[in-house]
Amino acid sequence: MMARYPGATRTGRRARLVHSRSGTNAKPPAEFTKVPGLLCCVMPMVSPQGPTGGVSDPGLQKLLSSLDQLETKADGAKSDLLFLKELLQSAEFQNLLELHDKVTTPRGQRSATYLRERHGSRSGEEMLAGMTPSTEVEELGNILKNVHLKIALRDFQPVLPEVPYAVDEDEESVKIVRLVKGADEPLGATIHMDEESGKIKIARVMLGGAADRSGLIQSGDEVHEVNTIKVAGKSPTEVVQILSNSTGPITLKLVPGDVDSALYREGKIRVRALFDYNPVEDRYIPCKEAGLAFIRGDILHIVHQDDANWWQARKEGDTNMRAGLIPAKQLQERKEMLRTTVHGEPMKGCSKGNKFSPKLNKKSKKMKKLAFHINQNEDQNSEEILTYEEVEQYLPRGSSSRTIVLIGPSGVGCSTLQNEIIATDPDKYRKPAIYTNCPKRSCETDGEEYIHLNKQEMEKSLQNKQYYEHWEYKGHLYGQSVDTLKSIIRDNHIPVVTCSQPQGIKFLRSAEIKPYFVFIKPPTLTQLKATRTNSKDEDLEEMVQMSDLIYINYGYYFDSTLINNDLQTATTQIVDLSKQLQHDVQWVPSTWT
Ligand SMILES: Nc1ncnc2c1ncn2[C@@H]1O[C@H](COP(=O)(O)OP(=O)(O)OP(=O)(O)O)[C@@H](O)[C@H]1O
Repeated sequence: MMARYPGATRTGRRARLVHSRSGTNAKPPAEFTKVPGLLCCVMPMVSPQGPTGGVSDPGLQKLLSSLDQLETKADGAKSDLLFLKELLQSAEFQNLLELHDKVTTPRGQRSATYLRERHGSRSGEEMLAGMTPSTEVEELGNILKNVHLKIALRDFQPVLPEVPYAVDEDEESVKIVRLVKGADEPLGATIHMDEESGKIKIARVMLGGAADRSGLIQSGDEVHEVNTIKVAGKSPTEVVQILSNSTGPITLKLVPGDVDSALYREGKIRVRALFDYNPVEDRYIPCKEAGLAFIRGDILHIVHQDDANWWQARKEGDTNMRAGLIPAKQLQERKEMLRTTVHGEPMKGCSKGNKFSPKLNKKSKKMKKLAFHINQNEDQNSEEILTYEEVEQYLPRGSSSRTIVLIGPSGVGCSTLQNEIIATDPDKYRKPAIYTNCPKRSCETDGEEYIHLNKQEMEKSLQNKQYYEHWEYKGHLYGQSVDTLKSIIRDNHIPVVTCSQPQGIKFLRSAEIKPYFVFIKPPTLTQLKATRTNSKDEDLEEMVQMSDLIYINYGYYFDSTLINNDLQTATTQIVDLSKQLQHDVQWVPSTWT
């Protein structure tokens, strides 16, 4: 009996005894606290009454009677007997006894009848019978008659069935996990056969999926049974079949693996996808249903990266919290190399050259630029395999803004749009001056449209790779420098530039310049013919083809795409975009932040 009284050290007992005595003499009244719309009641402690102190438990009554008989015989231990009696009669002890009985009584036997038996002698009316009548006591009586309090004495429904397993006493720690998941929701875990032991194990748990939400399944756990069907000797495909044939809750019998659960803490990395991915078409993925499809430019939240081949990711902003499998960077690179070397297929999402236009139009100044580059500047990173780029959020502060870079096929209207944008607010938007060794004309102010250098200086600056793009026209050299952009930014203006060469893109992609690439796309051929009346049809056709090629090869760099059909509309769209960029949160390469 004493063991039931928690913390019953000798000192503790004395302290409680004193408290109990004062409680016996002074009955505290019922206390009420009124909260608008809610009445809370703090019940008074019911004091022991009569020879057995109002004790209802028959066993306890018997024990107390025995103590009474002992009292006459135990001369020297009367105080101890008194202590014991008061302890057994105390309300705290009886509450504890009642609690103990509730916990130890099998659930099925704890019926309404049982509860009535236990509480019958302490109905609301009887509990109030010994109290001095008052408005508070009357109000308490009404509360005790309340239907909600009566319901609280019943068993709640539905009663869950017992776990349908008899677990052997000597079986090493086994966990029985019952998963309740949505009808079309996958398990959220993949399985594999351990090569050494031949056992079926949980290969990975998809973050946010049904298995993960249970908090009970970990990678490395050994699967023994699925819905009472033993899986020993079965292949992973057969186990998957059992799982997909199961309707309703899934019960798994697992032997825990020794994996540190800390491994499953959600990662924070965000990446921009630089290629399209469809798990249905991927023959390497361990489970197509677990895959996450995405397209180039999507921002992915990498939640788990421990598997060298398969990462778990969610699409940023997606309301579905379940992670999906995507190929890890190294795996994607290996797959691409295999595809191109073994199967001889062209490399996907890979920069292959430096040309925004394959043909030379001798009349065009821009084409002259390209002629220079085709012959002399090969793209150094033409074999880079594009997978993912780590990104972070960037919130513009003060007057800082992104540099607007217009890219498109020759003749689409990048230079025209550049001038139109600047004309909307020349104090805000600026065009960088061009370095050249072309002699200065009388109408020109040095540093405004051109910065004039002599031939040696121009050649030296070219050798020093000072320009993000450069060209030759009528025997003179021209170069567009990053320094001129930086000075525009320092003066709190927004640079608006055109970029006609692929290597220029990489040059510009830096934390200082923070380029925002707008791809200028031509409208349909019919619209082009209607609006560009001075151009030949074959040039317009070539422009459309070139636009598609640029997008295929460099589209992963573009932040926006805009069709230049009506000049005024296109100008307004870019100006609006630029305004948004001055205050909106944006995803930028993590190296910029
Ligand atoms: N929306 C438009 N509607 C009609 N004509 C346009 C439009 N945009 C540009 N143009 C015209 O198309 C021609 C080519 O424009 P622009 O020089 O700006 O092209 P670009 O992209 O800079 O090409 P390049 O690099 O070869 O100079 C110009 O005559 C220009 O007036």
